[in-house]
This record gives sequence, C-alpha cells and structure tokens, in this order.
Amino acid sequence: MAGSWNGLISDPHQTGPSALRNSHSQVKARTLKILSKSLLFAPNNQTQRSKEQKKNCTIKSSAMAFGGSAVAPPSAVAGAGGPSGTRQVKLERECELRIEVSPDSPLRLRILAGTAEIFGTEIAPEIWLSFPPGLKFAVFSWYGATIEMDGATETDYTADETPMISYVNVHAVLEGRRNRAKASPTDSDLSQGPRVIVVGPTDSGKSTLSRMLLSWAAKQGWKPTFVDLDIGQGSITIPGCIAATPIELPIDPVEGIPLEMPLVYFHGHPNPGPNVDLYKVLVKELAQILERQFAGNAESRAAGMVINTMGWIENVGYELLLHSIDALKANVVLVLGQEKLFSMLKDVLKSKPNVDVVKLQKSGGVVTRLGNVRKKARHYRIKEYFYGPSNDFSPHSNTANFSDLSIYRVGGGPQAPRSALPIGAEPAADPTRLVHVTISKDMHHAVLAVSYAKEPDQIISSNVAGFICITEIDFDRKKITYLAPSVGELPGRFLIMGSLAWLET
Ligand SMILES: Nc1ncnc2c1ncn2[C@@H]1O[C@H](COP(=O)(O)OP(=O)(O)OP(=O)(O)O)[C@@H](O)[C@H]1O
Repeated sequence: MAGSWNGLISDPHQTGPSALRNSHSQVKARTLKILSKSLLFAPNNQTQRSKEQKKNCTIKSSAMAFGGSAVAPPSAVAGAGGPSGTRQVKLERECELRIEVSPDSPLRLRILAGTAEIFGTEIAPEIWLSFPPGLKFAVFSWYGATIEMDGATETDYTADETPMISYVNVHAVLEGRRNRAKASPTDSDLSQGPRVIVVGPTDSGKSTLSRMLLSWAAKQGWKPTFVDLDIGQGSITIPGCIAATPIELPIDPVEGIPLEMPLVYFHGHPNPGPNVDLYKVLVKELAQILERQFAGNAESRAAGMVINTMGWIENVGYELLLHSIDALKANVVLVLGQEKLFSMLKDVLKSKPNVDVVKLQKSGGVVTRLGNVRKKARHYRIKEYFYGPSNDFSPHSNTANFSDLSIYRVGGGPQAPRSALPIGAEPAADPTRLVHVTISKDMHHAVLAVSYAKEPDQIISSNVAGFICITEIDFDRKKITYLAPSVGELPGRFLIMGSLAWLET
C-alpha cells in the first residue's frame, strides 16, 4: 500500500498533481473510448471551454502540499445577510471561502493573487467566472489567495477548519495505487486501479468529495471513470438515471461534468423506492459494461473509478449500498460523516480483506438541502439538460405521430393471475415487467428516455441516448409535440416513461 489513509504524506512533491504529468501526457494520445454508445442526444458545446480551462489550470505540486492544519483566521470575513457589489477577500493558506450565490442573480468571481481551487479544480488567475443564482460552493486555497467577488450572495464566509488535508491524503493513497496498477502486467489483477465508492447520509458532501478526487486525478493526467448512482441528485445527467463517464480534465466549476460520452441507464424515478429491483438490475448492467471496458483498456483500468451514491443509507437504502459495492467490485469505501454506517460497513466487509473502509469527516461547509430545495435542484437539472448550464443550448420542439413512438414503463401489473399461482400465493407486481403505455393526457410534461434498444425486450438492458419532454398532445390529429435537445429524428423509437415530469417555467 502506498501510504496510509489518514496519515499525512511525507513528501507531497512525489504525489502532487504535476509529478505525473509528463508520463501521463505521453499516454494521452490513446484517447479513452470508454463507452460504446454515447448520449448522442446531449448537446455538446462544453468541450471547448473545458479545454480552455485546462490550459489555464496550472496547479503546481506545491499547491497540494500539506502538513499542519492549524491556520490563522482569515483576514476578511463577510457575514451572512447578502453582501453585494465588488469586494475582495483575502484567504489564508488552507482556508476556504464558502459561498451561496444569491437566488436572484449570478455572482462573478476571480482570483487576483495566489492560487485557489473550487472542489479540486484550480481557478485560472484573473479571469472572471460567473456562477449561477443559488449555487453553493467553496473556493479553497492551499497557499493563500486574494479573491474578488462582484454581485450578491446569500451568504459568504471564510472557514479555517476544513477536512481538505484528509481528502488530499486519500487522493495520494489512490494515486499510489494507480501507479502500482499502471506498472503491473496488464493481465494481472494488480493492474486494476482503485474503485472508490463514496457513501454517507444525504448532505454529507459525497458528490463534492467525488468531484475533488476525480479532478485531482484528472489533473495528474489520469482518466478515472465517474459512476453516479445517485438518482435523486445525480450530476452526470438528469435525475432518475444512473450513469458513468470518463473524466479527462478537472471538472469545470460552473459547467460541471462534460456530457461527452456518458453511459446512461434510466430508472425513471428520483428515488429507487418505486422500483428497487430495477435499480439493482441497472447497476448490474452498468457494472458489466464497465467491466468489459476495463478489460480492454489498461489506461482506464489503472485510473479506476469514483462512485457517488445516494444518501439513502437505512434499511433498503443500506441493502442497495451493499449491492452497489458488490456489483461494481469497489475496493475502497469512503464513509462520510456517519459513525454508525462506518462501523456497519466495516463489520460486514471485514470478510473481504482487499476492501478498505475509511471514515472521513464531513466538511462544515456542506449545505443541508430541504425537500423543496432538492425538488428545485432536480427541476434545474432537467432545464440544464435542454437549455445548458448557461442557457446557451438550443433545444428543439419536434412533432411525431402517435404511431411513430412506442412508450413503455418498467414494472407494474401482476406477474400472473391468482388462478395460475400455487394455493396461498399472492400475485406480485413484476418489477422488471415491460408495460406498453397508451398515450394519454397524463403524459403532458412527462420526461421520457429514448432507448437504444432495437427490440422491446432489450429495453431494460439498454442504455439511453437522451431525453425528451412532452409539451403537447393533439388527440384529434394523433400527434405529440416534444422538446428534444436537438433537431432531427429520435435515435430510437422506444421511449421509457417513469414518474419524471418537467414543466418549463
Ligand atoms: N465546503 C463547502 N462549502 C460550501 N458549500 C459546499 C461545500 N461542500 C459542499 N457544498 C455544497 O453543499 C451541497 C451538498 O453537498 P453534496 O452535493 O456534495 O452532498 P451529498 O452528500 O452528495 O448530497 P446528496 O446525497 O443529498 O446528493 C452542494 O450544494 C455543495 O455544492
């Protein structure tokens, strides 16, 4: 093992982000073609920006050095209550500026001096970045920085106590494992890099930690695979999905995960409750495809994966976590902010000596989101899918005949009539039964996934190309009008319906 999970790294220059840069830029030419089918439908004008970001990303290895954690208090503290206008904040080393952008207007921010990063991605000096209303984030500096803000915030304050050192220590251990995997013969088990799963209750900072680990790894030239199993607040595509995508560059702090080639499976609901078995089936499907992909690509196998999970950790939620750990063969379990979950997992996984269960502190900056905020966030993710994070995509309103589309639901309906069952047995709904749906007025505003399946019986095991939202149904002319991310025919005729709906406001 290349270091301990909670110990400090003695030589950050060996593990800092630029230490591996050259060796990895040599392998970069072999572009990762991880996923056979991409989200064709997804608008894709984020690439250029990510590349520019990369040009500007120059974290030096020293910027990731760490040691003690006692830090002098920051010299500027803006209190809650929505300061506005242009102002500067001086961040001391290993401190962070926590910001909730005003719900009504965007915030501009730039680095005037020093270096700082947002959730693992370094911010280019002097360039203004614009953050959308309501966004919650932190600007962290390893060595100190002066930040300028322009616009209103709901709150902004600096914090000198963060768990960042323990997080970067985890990164360093993962880095060691990736290097060891890369140096191992490709046909040996040792060539598999870390498969990290981040677990914890809702609002413990799972997505944020996943993002940091991915961005730090990408910064060093790895292309780790991000697997997002959080169907409520997923960050790869719209809610109701599980998805995976390679991360080739540090994640853009404003635009998020690039939608270049995600592998997406549609559950259709913002929590697994309505169809727990389907959730398991989809996680298994996704795991199998990734397994195949890793088998043929030593580079992505060595880089490994970071898996984000749901905050549902009790009862069935806990079972689903165990199922995901098993299906994706996770070998590092990072438990955020919950002692009970940590000891339960440690206990149940002690029979697997190759699995490390590591407890990490939750950041005090993580914002708790109530039900209505989560609902809003889901709505915003769907809007973002069609219109882009900066409202710069152009979705299209298209029309189709009823007969052109075949819409299915997964689950529901009795599996067999009572008469066909053994005496005393109750008919149960088959969770993976496909049910053909007749177009009705209830489908107004429904968000449907477009399946890559060629035949109905392939629908459950197929990934999806993208999504449409039904905006109008004309029963007289038997026509449906829908919003799609692009013009032209749908990439498949089979559509999957769940409970997701979106009303453009
Ligand atoms: N250090 C921080 N400072 C300010 N905001 C933060 C910080 N860390 C996380 N946040 C914000 O807190 C919110 C919750 O964090 P995050 O999404 O990582 O939690 P989560 O455990 O994944 O939640 P869930 O399980 O509900 O999806 C997000 O809006 C995130 O941007």
